Amino acid sequence: MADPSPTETNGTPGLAGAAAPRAPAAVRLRGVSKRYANGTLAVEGLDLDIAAGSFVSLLGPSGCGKSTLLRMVAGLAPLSTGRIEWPGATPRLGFVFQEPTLMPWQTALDNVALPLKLAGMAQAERQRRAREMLALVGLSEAASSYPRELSGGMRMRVSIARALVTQPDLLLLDEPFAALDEITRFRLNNDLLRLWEAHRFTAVFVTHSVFESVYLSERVVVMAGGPGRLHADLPIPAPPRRDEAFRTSPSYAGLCRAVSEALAGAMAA
Ligand SMILES: Nc1ncnc2c1ncn2[C@@H]1O[C@H](COP(=O)(O)OP(=O)(O)OP(=O)(O)O)[C@@H](O)[C@H]1O
Repeated sequence: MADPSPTETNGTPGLAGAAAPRAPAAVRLRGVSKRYANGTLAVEGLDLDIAAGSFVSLLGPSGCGKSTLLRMVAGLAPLSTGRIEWPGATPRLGFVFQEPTLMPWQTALDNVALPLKLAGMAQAERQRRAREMLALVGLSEAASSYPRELSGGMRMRVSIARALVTQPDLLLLDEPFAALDEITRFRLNNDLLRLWEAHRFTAVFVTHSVFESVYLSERVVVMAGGPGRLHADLPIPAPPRRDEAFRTSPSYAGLCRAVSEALAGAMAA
């Protein structure tokens, strides 16, 4: 059985760095805390390095601050204390929400092209790029369909294409597949992995699912709540190509067991 050699941090500042990745960090969080206006302390004193080009999952019980953390990295929520550093050039960010949040009155093509339109790109070029992205997510045929004409999985594909059309260096995904059936979810997991292999953006993926986190990631960061903090940092040694053979392998089962145990620890913490 593969041994992921988890680094239990138990929320102790400093120990989180023990599993720090060797590649240069795309983003570095230092002493990050978030207290909402109503007094809720959602995240406290969090240190985390995310290696450039890596695929990292944030896993933890409901309410432990995963979305808050992701929104702070995206600049959508201000920090209360601490800092977020970008050691390289400031990256282009892409964000995929749990809901596809498409414009209902626009076609799939126009939804994907929207960020380019907002950036002031000429129509012919933005449509060309949007078509290319739709092809990458397997939706060429649906370019002129409206969101209401698409299935939940197709809508999520459009949403991913829209996030990738600006060629982000850092893709933040907040439980993007939580509302989908398992077959669609597995398919989109594979689509996302193929896109990541092709483009090597840094991916930070928030999920509740141990199985999904192990399937997708090179590293699973387990958070505990009350207030949100790091609990464990687990490398996921897996074959370079993750596919159905990996999903049904004993090593996958072993890794899932180790991550489940860390999650149970986080819930008890
Ligand atoms: N805008 C807000 N105002 C006040 N409190 C908030 C706000 N957003 C989140 N919280 C609180 O902050 C804590 C962390 O919430 P957050 O959504 O980040 O957790 P989460 O781990 O992503 O949860 P889930 O997995 O259920 O989506 C929770 O206690 C939540 O109630």
